[in-house]
Amino acid sequence: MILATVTDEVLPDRSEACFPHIFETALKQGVSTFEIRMVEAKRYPIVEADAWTRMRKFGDEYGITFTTVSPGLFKTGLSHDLMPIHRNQLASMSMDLAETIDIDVLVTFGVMREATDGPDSFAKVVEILHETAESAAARGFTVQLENFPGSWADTADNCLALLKAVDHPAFGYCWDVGNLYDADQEHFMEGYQKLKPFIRNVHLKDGQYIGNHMVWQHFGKGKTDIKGQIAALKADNYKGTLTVEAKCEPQMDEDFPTSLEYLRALL
Ligand SMILES: O=C1C[C@@H](O)[C@H](O)[C@@H](O)C1=O
Repeated sequence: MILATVTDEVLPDRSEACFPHIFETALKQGVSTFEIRMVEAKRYPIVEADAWTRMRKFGDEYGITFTTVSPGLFKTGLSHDLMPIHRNQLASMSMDLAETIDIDVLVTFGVMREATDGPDSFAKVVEILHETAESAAARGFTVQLENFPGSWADTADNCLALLKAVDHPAFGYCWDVGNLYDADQEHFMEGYQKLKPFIRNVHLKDGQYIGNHMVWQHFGKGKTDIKGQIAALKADNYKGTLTVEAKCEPQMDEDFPTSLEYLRALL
């Protein structure tokens, strides 16, 4: 497994000075592979040019490998004003910028559900995701569907239905048990058995329901069974990325080292 993290999951700092601290902190924990989400204070790819330059400069200096981009693609609904922009611009802009840094993996969400959705909505979502996979594949990219509560890819069964319906070799799955648990509070194992042939990336975060919302916690403190997830991935000889999302709310400097200490003992 390749230990990885996300640009905004290491430290709460989003200032111009953040990248040296982020990269040093990650390297101290043995992590040099990154997914790009926030670039200082803005989400990829609509970022400040100078922030992008700084991320690249310090990335080179610290020997960081950027493997994946996460633009929040299709974190919008079918009838939303932003949908044509996501469909016609955000996906291609995300790949344009990724190519400049030799990244060929694009994370997408599965389109947010809306009150106006109807019987033909599933087919529309499949069409959008298939079209995205097709245009990505033509450029040498692969696409990873990340599950997210409130989207068409919310529970394990709904993710499976989408992955099977899109049915494209460039379209795989980013398994995020934290988000699955947030959606249905089920133990991961049953869903994992069905989804594992599609898993290309794993997002690791821990937490539990307190009151009526999910509270993100240090690894080992929540109910997503990080220990069991690692054991299952090891048993299946998973060799892909294990992307640490250590951020709690509010995000603190100690979140990343504390969760990494727990995780490293399991690897
Ligand atoms: O926008 C996002 C929301 C998070 O819950 C998710 O895990 C993350 O990967 C993301 O990009």
